[in-house]
Amino acid sequence: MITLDRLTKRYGEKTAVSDFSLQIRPGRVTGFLGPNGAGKSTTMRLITGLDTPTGGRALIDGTPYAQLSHPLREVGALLDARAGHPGRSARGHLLGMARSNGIPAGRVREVLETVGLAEVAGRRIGTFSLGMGQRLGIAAALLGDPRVLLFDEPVNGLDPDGVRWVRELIRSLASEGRTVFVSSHLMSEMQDTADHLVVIGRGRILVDEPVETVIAGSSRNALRVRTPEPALLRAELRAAGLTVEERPEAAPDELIVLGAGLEEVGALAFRSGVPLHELSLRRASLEQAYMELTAGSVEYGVAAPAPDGADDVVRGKAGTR
Ligand SMILES: Nc1ncnc2c1ncn2[C@@H]1O[C@H](COP(=O)(O)OP(=O)(O)OP(=O)(O)O)[C@@H](O)[C@H]1O
Repeated sequence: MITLDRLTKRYGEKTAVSDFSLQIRPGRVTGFLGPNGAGKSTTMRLITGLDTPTGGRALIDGTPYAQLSHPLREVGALLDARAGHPGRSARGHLLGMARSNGIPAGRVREVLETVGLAEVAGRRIGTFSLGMGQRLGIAAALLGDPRVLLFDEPVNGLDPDGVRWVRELIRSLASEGRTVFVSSHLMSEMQDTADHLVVIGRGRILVDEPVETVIAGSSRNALRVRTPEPALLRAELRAAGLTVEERPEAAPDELIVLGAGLEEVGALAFRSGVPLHELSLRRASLEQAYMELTAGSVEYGVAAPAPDGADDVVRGKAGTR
């Protein structure tokens, strides 16, 4: 478990992390999301003792990183894939780390095999591609068989096979009961990988909830209804106070209803004597939910349309939050 207790980091006037209190629990993948400059890397550096907090503390299973006697056996972290000396071999790099933490040398071969680098173990790190460097960083994180793992943008530079491999690895580490904390800007990847999400913006925690709850809170969750009597049903839905979205691309027999449950619309159609040809849920994507959550927190951005029509609805109006 990772515990953040009023964790704060200021760089001069800039507050990168403001009073973070949360627990990142074992046995699940916790995704860490936020716009550029939100404070994700700073938080991970504070957890792994690479930076000192201005206030508060970060604890690994109750102990600050700096007080761990063999840190690599307690916490594995992929923070910067280019961390190794370019003149060293992959094997040499990992052997050095193993020695300094009392990890048997045989473990180096094991992790190189796990990440698919066994055949290039003798090659200099400086010749590695971005994806190979990423795999080496993951090998380093796994080296001490730690209970707590942090991955900052782990799929950066990986091909689709590599992305899938990382997703499966991360999920299996969590299913073994480890604490797994992962940052990424790839929303679809997070939706497939994470169980729980922490979303931050401008150094503040915006959300600390299960992925399902975050998606359920999006105003983009909608119902698709098809009926031979669209005008009659539209009038009945509006009379009941529900929002029926006007979409130019909608089929003539199709209605999109926001902020209502399947049962509610089904019952209303039944009472009104309107036949239905379809009544289905159109779930929002994590990307849509995320865009709504962080709309006011983007620091380094340009005005851009939100994905898939997320800008054609009054934000939050029909949401459940
Ligand atoms: N060493 C530093 N000195 C001064 N300011 C810093 C330092 N490190 C980070 N910051 C500032 O703190 C804020 C948070 O940065 P951080 O790198 O943690 O964000 P991030 O969420 O990881 O961003 P990204 O998604 O772009 O990686 C930014 O405004 C950044 O400029």
